[in-house]
Amino acid sequence: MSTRKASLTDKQTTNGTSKYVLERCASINEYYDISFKVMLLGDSAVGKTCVLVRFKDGAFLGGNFIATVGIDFRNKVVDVDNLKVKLQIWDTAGQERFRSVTHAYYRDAQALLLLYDITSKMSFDNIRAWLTEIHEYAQKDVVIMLLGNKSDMAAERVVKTEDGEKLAKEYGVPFMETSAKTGVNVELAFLAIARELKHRATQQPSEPKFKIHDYIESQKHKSGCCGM
Ligand SMILES: Nc1nc2c(ncn2[C@@H]2O[C@H](COP(=O)(O)OP(=O)(O)OP(=O)(O)O)[C@@H](O)[C@H]2O)c(=O)[nH]1
Repeated sequence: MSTRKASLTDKQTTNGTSKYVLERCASINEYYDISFKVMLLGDSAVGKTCVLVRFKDGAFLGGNFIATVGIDFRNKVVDVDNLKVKLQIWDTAGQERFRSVTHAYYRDAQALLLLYDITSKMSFDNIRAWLTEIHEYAQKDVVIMLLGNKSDMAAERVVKTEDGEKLAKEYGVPFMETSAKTGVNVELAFLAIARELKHRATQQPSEPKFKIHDYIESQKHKSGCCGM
C-alpha cells in the first residue's frame, strides 16, 4: 500500500550530521507527523526481536528461539506532545555472520537501542565492542540507549544492575533493565527515544532542553516500576 505524502513540510532543522524533516504523512493505516529510524543491536539471543514484538504488539514471543536473518523492520506511531511520531524500528541479526549486512544500515539510524542479556556475561562484555562498532559506523550524534534485557529471570542473573548502570555512565548513555516477557520498561525505552528525537528535531532555542535521563527516572517512579 502506498503512503501518501501531503507535502505539508512545516520545518526542517539540521543537527550535526543528521537532518530531520517534519512532515505530515498519511495512509489508510498509518498517520504521522515526523518519522525516525531506530535500530536494535546486541548479541544473538539477547531478546531484540522479543523487545520489538512486545513494543509493537504487546505480546511475548516465547518458545523456540528463531534467530533473525539479516535485518527486518516494523513501524509504530506514538504520541509525543500532540505530534504523531513514527518509529521505524530495525531489528538486526546479532549473529556475527550478518555483521557486514547490518553495518550498512547504521548510518541511517537516528537512535540505537543496544541490548545485553542479564543472564549472559558474554553479551554484557561484548557491549564495549558494539559501542566501538557504533562509533565507527553510526552517525556522530546518534542517540544510544543501553538495555539489560530479561530482567524477569532473577534466578539466572549474572550481570548486576549496578554494572549496567556503571557502563552506561561511562559512555554517557541512558540505561534501563527491561523484560520482553513481562513488558517492564519496554514501552518506556521506546517512548524516551521518541521524545528525545522529537525534541532534537523540533526544539526552539527558547525551549528548555529535553533531558532523557531525567525523563526516564520520572517515568519509572510514576509507574512504580524498577528493574524487575
Ligand atoms: N525470560 C525471558 N526470555 C526472553 C526475553 N526476551 C527474549 N527472550 C527469549 O530469548 C530468546 C532470544 O530472543 P530473540 O528476541 O529472538 O533474540 P534476538 O536478540 O533477536 O536474537 P538474534 O535474532 O539472533 O539476534 C528467545 O527464546 C526468547 O523467548 C525476556 O525478556 N525474558
